[in-house]
Amino acid sequence: MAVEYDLVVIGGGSGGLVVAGVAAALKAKVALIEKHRLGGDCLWYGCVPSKSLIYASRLAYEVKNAGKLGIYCNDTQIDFAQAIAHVQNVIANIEPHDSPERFEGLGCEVIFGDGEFTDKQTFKVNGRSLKARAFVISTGSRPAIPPISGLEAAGYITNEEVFSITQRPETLAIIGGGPIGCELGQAFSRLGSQVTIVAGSDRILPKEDSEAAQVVAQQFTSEGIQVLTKTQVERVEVIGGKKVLWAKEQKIAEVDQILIAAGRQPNVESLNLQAAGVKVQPKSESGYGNSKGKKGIRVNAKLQTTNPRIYACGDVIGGYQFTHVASYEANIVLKNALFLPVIKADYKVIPWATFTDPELARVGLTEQEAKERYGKDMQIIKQEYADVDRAQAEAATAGFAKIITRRNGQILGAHLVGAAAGELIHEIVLAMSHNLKISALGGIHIYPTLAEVNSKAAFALTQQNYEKSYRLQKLLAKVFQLLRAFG
Ligand SMILES: Cc1cc2nc3c(=O)[nH]c(=O)nc-3n(C[C@H](O)[C@H](O)[C@H](O)COP(=O)(O)OP(=O)(O)OC[C@H]3O[C@@H](n4cnc5c(N)ncnc54)[C@H](O)[C@@H]3O)c2cc1C
Ligand SMILES: NC(=O)c1ccc[n+]([C@@H]2O[C@H](COP(=O)([O-])OP(=O)(O)OC[C@H]3O[C@@H](n4cnc5c(N)ncnc54)[C@H](O)[C@@H]3O)[C@@H](O)[C@H]2O)c1
Repeated sequence: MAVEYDLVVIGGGSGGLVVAGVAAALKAKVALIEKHRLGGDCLWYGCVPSKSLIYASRLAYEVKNAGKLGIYCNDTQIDFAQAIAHVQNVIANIEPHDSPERFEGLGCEVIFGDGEFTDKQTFKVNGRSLKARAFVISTGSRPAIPPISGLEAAGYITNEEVFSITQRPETLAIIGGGPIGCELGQAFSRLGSQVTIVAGSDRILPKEDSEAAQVVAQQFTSEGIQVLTKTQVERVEVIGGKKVLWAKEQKIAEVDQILIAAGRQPNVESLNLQAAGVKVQPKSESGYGNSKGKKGIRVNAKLQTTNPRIYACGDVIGGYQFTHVASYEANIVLKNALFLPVIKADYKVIPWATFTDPELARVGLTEQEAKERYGKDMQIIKQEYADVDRAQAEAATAGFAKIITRRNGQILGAHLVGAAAGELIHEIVLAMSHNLKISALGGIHIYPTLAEVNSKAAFALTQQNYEKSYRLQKLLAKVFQLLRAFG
C-alpha cells in the first residue's frame, strides 16, 4: 500500500531536527511533528542556557578573584536579572537556526501537535492520520522528580524553569550531584547564591573518574559550596517561608529555592507505543549499546525499536544523554530509515564534558573498565597541569590528564580535568577514532599552550617505559661507550 511520507519524525530537538533536516535536503518527503517548539532541551533548557549562565558566573568569579594577580575590582556588583537576560539573548540568537521557517525552507512539513500511534504504521496528529515508510521517535527526556514527601507542596524548579527566573535565590538547595547539579550549583554560587548540593552517591559526579571528580569537589569546597554526599532528601516542609529539607530526621538545609537535578525520564507516555509494537525497557541491564542499563525505548544496534519500521534516537533511548550523541544517532537513523537498515551505532569513542570550573572531560574506558577488559595489558599515565607552562602562566594549575592505554600504546580512555579540558580532549578523540596510538599525541605542539598536557602525557609514557626497560638502558649505554671509543 502506498504511503504519503518517507519519514515521519516525532520530536524536533537535537536528534529529530538532524533527521528531518537532512532527510528533507536529500529530497525525501518528511513530516516533523513537535508538541511545543522546535529546538528541544538543548536550546531552551539545557546546553545553550547553562553554558551562557556558566560564562556569566565565571566572569563574576574571575573579577572577584583578580586581586591575587594584583588587579583589584572593589565592590563587584552582580545584577542577576541581567545575567539571565544574557542567557535569554543567546537562546534568541541561536533559535532561528532551529526555526520552523528554516525547516520548511528545507522541505519539511512542520506540524505542531501532540499525537499518538494508532497502529504499527500510522501516527495520528491534529485529526490527521499520517502513514510513512518509517517513523523516528526523538521526543527526548524530562527531569525525573524523586518521590520526596512534601516536595510538591513546597514547590521546586527544574532545568525547565531555572533559566527564566529573574530573582536570584539567596539560598539554593540542589537535589542531585550529577552534571546538572554541579554545573548549575557552581554557577549560582558564583552569582551570589549560597548553594547546598545534596548527592545520593558517595561523591559528586559519580559517572566520572573519581580522582578527576575530586579536583572539582575541592574547588567547590574552596568556593564555599556545601556538598552533602550519601544523602537522600526524604521530606520537605515549608517553615516561616523557607523550604526545609530533611534526611533521616535531620534538618540538612533551609533554603529559598530547590532545584531538582536528579536524572531524566524518557518522554514516551502520550505516544501510545503499545499500538505501534514499540517496547520501553525499564531500568535494567538488558538492551543494546546506548540503551543498556537505562530506562528508555528499546532499540537494537541499528536503532530500530521492537517495530523495525520505527526508529528512535537521543535521550528517549536512555544511555548517553548528550546533544552530540543524539545527533550522531540521528545520522545513523536517517540512513537506515531512508535506505537499507545496515548501519550499526558504535559507542566506543563517545566523548563528553562537564562544564564546571575546572572542566572535566572524558572519552572511552575508565581505569576499572580497562582493568576488567585487559587485565595486566594496560598502563595509566597521569600528566599534571602544574607541569604545563601555560597553566602556570594563567594560574590554572589544578587538574591533570589521565590517559589509559594498552601496553602496545592503543588508547583505551582519557580523563581530563582542568582548564579547557572539554576542548583538549578532542585531540585524543581524533586519535582514538583513527586507531592512533598514544605516540601520535607526541607530535609537535605549540608552546606555550594547554594542549601540551596531551603531548607531555605521551612523552611521559615513553619516558616511564624507558625507565622500566633496564635492557634498553644497558644497550644504549654500551652503544654510546662504543661510539665514544671510536671518537
Ligand atoms: C541543564 C542541561 C544541560 C545540558 N548540557 C549539555 C551539554 O552541555 N552538552 C550536551 O551534549 N548535552 C547537554 N545536555 C543534554 C542535551 O540537552 C540532551 O541530550 C539533548 O537535548 C537530547 O536531544 P533529543 O533530541 O533526544 O531531545 P530534545 O532535544 O529534548 O528534543 C525532544 C523534542 O521532542 C519534543 N516532544 C516531546 N514529546 C513529544 C511528543 N509527544 N510529540 C511531539 N514532540 C514531542 C520536545 O518538545 C522537544 O522539542 C544538557 C541537558 C540539560 C537538561
Ligand atoms: N555538560 C554536559 O554535557 C551535560 C550537562 C548537564 C546535563 N547533561 C546530561 O543530562 C543528563 C542528566 O543530568 P542529571 O545531572 O540530572 O543526571 P544524572 O543522572 O547524571 O545525575 C543525577 C544524580 O542525582 C542523584 N540523585 C537522584 N535522586 C536523588 C535524591 N533523591 N537525592 C539525592 N541525589 C539524588 C543520582 O544519584 C545522580 O548521581 C546527564 O546524564 C547528561 O547526560 C549533560
